[in-house]
Amino acid sequence: MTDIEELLLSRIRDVADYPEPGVMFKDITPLLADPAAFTALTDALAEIAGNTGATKIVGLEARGFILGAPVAVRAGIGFIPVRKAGKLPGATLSQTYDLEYGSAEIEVHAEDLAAGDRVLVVDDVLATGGTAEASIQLIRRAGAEVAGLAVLMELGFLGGRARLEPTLAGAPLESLLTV
Ligand SMILES: O=P(O)(O)OC[C@H]1O[C@H](OP(=O)(O)OP(=O)(O)O)[C@H](O)[C@@H]1O
Ligand SMILES: Nc1ncnc2[nH]cnc12
Repeated sequence: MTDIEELLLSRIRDVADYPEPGVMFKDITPLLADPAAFTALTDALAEIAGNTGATKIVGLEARGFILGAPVAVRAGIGFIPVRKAGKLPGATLSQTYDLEYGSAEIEVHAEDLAAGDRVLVVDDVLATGGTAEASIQLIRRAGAEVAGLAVLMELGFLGGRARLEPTLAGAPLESLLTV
């Protein structure tokens, strides 16, 4: 394990049985409170953005906003929020999906993405892959290209990577940590 991986892992707190019994919740708030760790994470994700040739970052509400926004600034490209349904005022595209603990619907402003955009999706945790899959579908429906998916942490035992393989269609899935 590299020094950066060790630093990041040491700042993620395991919370058993949250938000429901049987779930081991990965809490990133200690990492966000540590400027050295948050900076290292931002730099690592911005490097991925550069390597993929992304022209826009999509962040997934809510924790994907916290990570994706500084990455976009660091990479010098725009940030597009994908929000839970009912929060965006303009014309939206929407997509329903299931996650580890329930189901949800996400939306993006249709005008924020268009043909010619190369989009890197940024989030904190890849679990079942349902959220990421729905966001990729939204990006493609808006006419844009998916440059890849970058996450802080992948929960390998939930099979998100295998689920996303056909959806990603060759676009890279980069996770800084796998547990
Ligand atoms: O791979 P999946 O099974 O889809 O799960 C991963 C998603 O779940 C969490 O978000 P959550 O919906 O809990 O929202 P939050 O960021 O607002 O806490 C996490 O931040 C990812 O977006
Ligand atoms: N176990 C988990 N910890 C943090 N975020 C999650 N999103 C889905 N599953 C999660």
